[in-house]
Amino acid sequence: MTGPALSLRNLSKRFGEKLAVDALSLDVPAGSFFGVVGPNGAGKTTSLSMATGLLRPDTGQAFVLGTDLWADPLRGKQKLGVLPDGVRLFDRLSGAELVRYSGLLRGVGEEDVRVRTEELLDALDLTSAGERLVVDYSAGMTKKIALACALVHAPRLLVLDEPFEAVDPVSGATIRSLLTGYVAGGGTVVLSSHVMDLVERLCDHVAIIAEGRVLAAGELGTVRGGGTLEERFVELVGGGRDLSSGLTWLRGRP
Ligand SMILES: Nc1ncnc2c1ncn2[C@@H]1O[C@H](COP(=O)(O)OP(=O)(O)OP(=O)(O)O)[C@@H](O)[C@H]1O
Repeated sequence: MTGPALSLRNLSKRFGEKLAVDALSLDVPAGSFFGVVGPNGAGKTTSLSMATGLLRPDTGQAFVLGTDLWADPLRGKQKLGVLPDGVRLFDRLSGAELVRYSGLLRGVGEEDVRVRTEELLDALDLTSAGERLVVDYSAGMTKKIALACALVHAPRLLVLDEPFEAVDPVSGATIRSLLTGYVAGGGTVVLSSHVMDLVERLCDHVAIIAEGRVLAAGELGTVRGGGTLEERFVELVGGGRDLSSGLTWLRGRP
């Protein structure tokens, strides 16, 4: 595989008056750890949803390891592991059942699914919760079981929408090490996050997105320039607002 692992071409999506994604193009090199950052409402989730077959674009194409995803969704999705935003799972299954069915649905054989499910639950510290229904999981546990479902068929491309949100620090470290090992083995990870520090530590490539467009993308060092990612982000997207003279009612009576 020499081309990009994920290639987005002129993706657009409109919700009523709101142009959420505006002719967005992006190439994610194979074998990279790629971070997508941007302010709230920038269009990250909408773009990643269109890139993974969850939301049909108004225009444009998404190529997953060379397959035009919307032209051949079955083939494209087989190569992909996805952790969607606000995960909706079949939560009346137990955690172990959910991972097992995800594997079987993606064509993994019975015995491999059994072993992988056991190993994933163990790695993500969910073994003792494996027989409990997912509906009873905490937010962080739900995120972890969804990640296990995204991994069980050993895809070569992982697209993860805010994988560290709601996850405790120990589990966060486990997920980081799992993903780093996955990339070291030749896999490609695309993740969105609001935590600049985390993106800087983990990712070797980054895209800064705002108002549905890519403002900067490429190798982390190049996008950052001489400063930190946060400085570059603020420079491109605009700084926070000065509220020193507003919201006076919040500060109590003189
Ligand atoms: N289903 C929808 N219906 C209407 N508007 C939507 C829908 N989904 C997203 N939007 C709008 O599209 C824009 C982009 O939203 P999106 O969720 O992609 O942003 P985001 O970058 O992921 O934001 P955040 O960082 O807050 O998660 C926002 O203005 C949002 O209100």
